[in-house]
Amino acid sequence: MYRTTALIDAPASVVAAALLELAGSVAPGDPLTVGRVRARLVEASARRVSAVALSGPPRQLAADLAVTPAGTLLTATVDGRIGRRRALALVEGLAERAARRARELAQVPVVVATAIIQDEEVLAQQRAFPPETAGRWELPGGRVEPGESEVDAVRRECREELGVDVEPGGAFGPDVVLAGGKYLLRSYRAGLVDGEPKPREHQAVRWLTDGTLGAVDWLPADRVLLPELRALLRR
Ligand SMILES: Nc1nc2c([nH]c(=O)n2[C@H]2C[C@H](O)[C@@H](COP(=O)(O)OP(=O)(O)OP(=O)(O)O)O2)c(=O)[nH]1
Repeated sequence: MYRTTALIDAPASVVAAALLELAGSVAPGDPLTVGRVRARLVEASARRVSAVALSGPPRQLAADLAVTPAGTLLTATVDGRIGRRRALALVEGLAERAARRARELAQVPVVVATAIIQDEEVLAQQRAFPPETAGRWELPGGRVEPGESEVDAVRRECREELGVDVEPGGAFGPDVVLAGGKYLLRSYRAGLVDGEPKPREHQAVRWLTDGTLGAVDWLPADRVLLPELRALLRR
């Protein structure tokens, strides 16, 4: 196994977003290419982003993320049959590019997404506009306004979009780069405190279980979050 480390002054969820963008903004299970090698993304969380080669000898490329007081410690590893020089170039290139992009992304405005969870179900809503995304599903949320905290944006958007009061919990999953780096999607857990969710700006809302989570046509960024959402529902 070959490894390298980098200490990055950005949150782990942002470093994960940078790694996912380098992988081609794909979701777990999707194909990608590393150099000229066809691979598949295995894990996309705020703790680990990893891929396995689909052809040739078994190889795995992973970036583990640890939160330290000085920033996020990224440990990039490549495992399996690969020459030393190529392996080191791969892990060092990955760490360096991820560090550079994460520092840029740490400055980008945030769109919050809210996983309202109740009775092992999560609430999804179907977009009504614009035409390019109408009909596709997302989590409630929206842009954080200047001077507003992210959890306040979660509360405000849930009130505006669904007419409900929620109590935000912690952030979960990787952040996801939107619109080529104009925004960063950051996801929060939340509990329903008051009200019955009704779509005010959307076509429909629907409670999804572990079993039906994959049954709706999610926006591409939200597909990245599905394994982490599934893990929340199983807790
Ligand atoms: N709210 C939300 N937006 C998402 C998700 N996934 C995803 O790609 N997006 C994109 C769609 C939009 O391009 C952008 C934010 O959209 P929005 O329409 O909810 O934001 P907003 O309320 O601040 O927008 P606006 O009404 O002020 O125009 O983020 C998601 O799960 N929730």
